[in-house]
Amino acid sequence: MTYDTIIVGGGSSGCVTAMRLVRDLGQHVLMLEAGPARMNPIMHMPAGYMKYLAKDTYLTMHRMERQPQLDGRATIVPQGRVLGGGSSVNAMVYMRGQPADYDNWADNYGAEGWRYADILPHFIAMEGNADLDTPVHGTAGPLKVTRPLYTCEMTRAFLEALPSLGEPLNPDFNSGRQRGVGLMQGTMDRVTKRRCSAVDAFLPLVRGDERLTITTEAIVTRLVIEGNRCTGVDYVEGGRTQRASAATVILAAGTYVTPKLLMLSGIGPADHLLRHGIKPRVDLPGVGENLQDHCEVPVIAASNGRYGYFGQDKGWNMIRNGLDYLLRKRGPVTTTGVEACVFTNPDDPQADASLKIYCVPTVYLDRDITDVTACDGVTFTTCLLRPKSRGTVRLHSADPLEPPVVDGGFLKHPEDIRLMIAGLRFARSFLDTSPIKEKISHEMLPGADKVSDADLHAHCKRMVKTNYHPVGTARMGRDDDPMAVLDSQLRVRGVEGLRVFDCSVMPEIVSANTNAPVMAIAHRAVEWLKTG
Ligand SMILES: Cc1cc2nc3c(=O)[nH]c(=O)nc-3n(C[C@H](O)[C@H](O)[C@H](O)COP(=O)(O)OP(=O)(O)OC[C@H]3O[C@@H](n4cnc5c(N)ncnc54)[C@H](O)[C@@H]3O)c2cc1C
Repeated sequence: MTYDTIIVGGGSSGCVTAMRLVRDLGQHVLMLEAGPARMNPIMHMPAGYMKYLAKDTYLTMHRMERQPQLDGRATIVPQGRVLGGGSSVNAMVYMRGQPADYDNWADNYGAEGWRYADILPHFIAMEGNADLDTPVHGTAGPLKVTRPLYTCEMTRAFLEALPSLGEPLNPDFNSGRQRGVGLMQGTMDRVTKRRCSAVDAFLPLVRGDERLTITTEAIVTRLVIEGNRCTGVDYVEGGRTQRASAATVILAAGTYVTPKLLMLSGIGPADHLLRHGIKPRVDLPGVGENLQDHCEVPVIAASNGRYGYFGQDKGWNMIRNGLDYLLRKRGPVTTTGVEACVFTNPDDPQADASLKIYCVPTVYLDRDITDVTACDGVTFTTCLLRPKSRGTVRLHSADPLEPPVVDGGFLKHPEDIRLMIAGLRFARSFLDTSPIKEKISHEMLPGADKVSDADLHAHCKRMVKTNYHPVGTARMGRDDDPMAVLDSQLRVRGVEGLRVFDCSVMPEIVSANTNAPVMAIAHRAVEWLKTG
């Protein structure tokens, strides 16, 4: 069968795109997703994803190159691999970013149609906010958003402490002004107390519609290109290679896989393709370049009592909390465990934020850090909002089933190191501020004796990790920009009938967690398919 559109990847951007194409444009759509359709019921519980962050059940762990600037360390690189993609496995933070993020795309990359004023209506149209009913919020949309359904004592201490350090309370980080401290909104259903992934939000709107075919556990291996037109894809399902055809193919496989599929299909830097024996069809040097991510580094302290979530998922605590959730829909299982943050700028108290510091009320580290003993405590993790470092995604080989090679590039740029160290110093000052101070037993990391720039830089190299927001590897840009892979309407240059709608389209990373922005991008980009 020939479809109007094939969507490669059923993640955050894929699900919203599928819904819009079928419901609003009346198209016949095939969405191919590598992961399974169903998740363990625990993943629908707000706290459930934490259990699965340490496993590979619903994650693809990509391959990171050893990073010379991190003394050879290779940090971990996860991506959601299940229907809903990142939106099914993530921490559910609902954040849009700063208006300047989007205006920058238009002003500095010629991305017409991507100003904040252009994308704001799409955030609003998707949003079903249970708490905030202001002109910049939607209350009737399918994507359920709510403030945290539970807060622990450490979170409340954080909210009380930060104003005395000059950070005002901000009741709505999505109002257009991020500065200050506050609770983060989340993509959760306030009534059912369940995760609201892109699957939960958008697919019910087209449930039972015969025009939408979703095939899961189907791995797309390459694009079919005839002349200068993309006419379909090859994919492997149940060990068999199959071909599907369509007038348009939309790549929504995420920042690591979308450039891989382009390169496997002969679209990318010609010299790199030739090295892997792939005949270049379109020499697009920007494919796989410009990788950006919000990297983060923690300050960790042990507490003198139980104010957070350490041990709440074990033994009797787990049984009590589980029953509280199942029987009364309340308690710690209704939280993601990350309830509050501060957006700050250590260089200018009046300027837009350059850092986000999360309050994680437990000892929180990536799975590659194994020499720190978890205990009751708190992690203040400092995250660069607009890193200057760049990385790449490259082919490991011409075998489509091999993962790509990711060079994350974290902290390559000296300015990123300077800003991260300034953020660590600010985060450390929280430990001396009431009422956090009274709850702290001692600083664990970097350690109270680690005070010089050199000490803190060494700590960064050992601890820096992803905040899980990779973007930029097939970015849009103006016609005369040789590194632009896409035009402003997200069409791949030099190939007819091929578009990209996922996080890889962003020219620069937004100052926000990327789930809501990428869904708004896809929601907005469908508009251009109306006109062809
Ligand atoms: C652990 C984690 C926590 C996060 N926390 C947050 C958060 O709290 N808030 C927030 O806003 N953002 C968060 N993010 C980031 C956010 O979820 C992602 O930016 C977003 O989901 C990316 O959407 P996407 O459509 O670009 O790609 P994805 O959602 O990754 O979708 C791509 C899909 O394509 C599929 N796929 C890949 N290769 C193929 C192939 N060859 N063939 C077919 N299908 C394929 C994948 O399985 C996946 O389902 C988190 C991400 C992770 C991984």
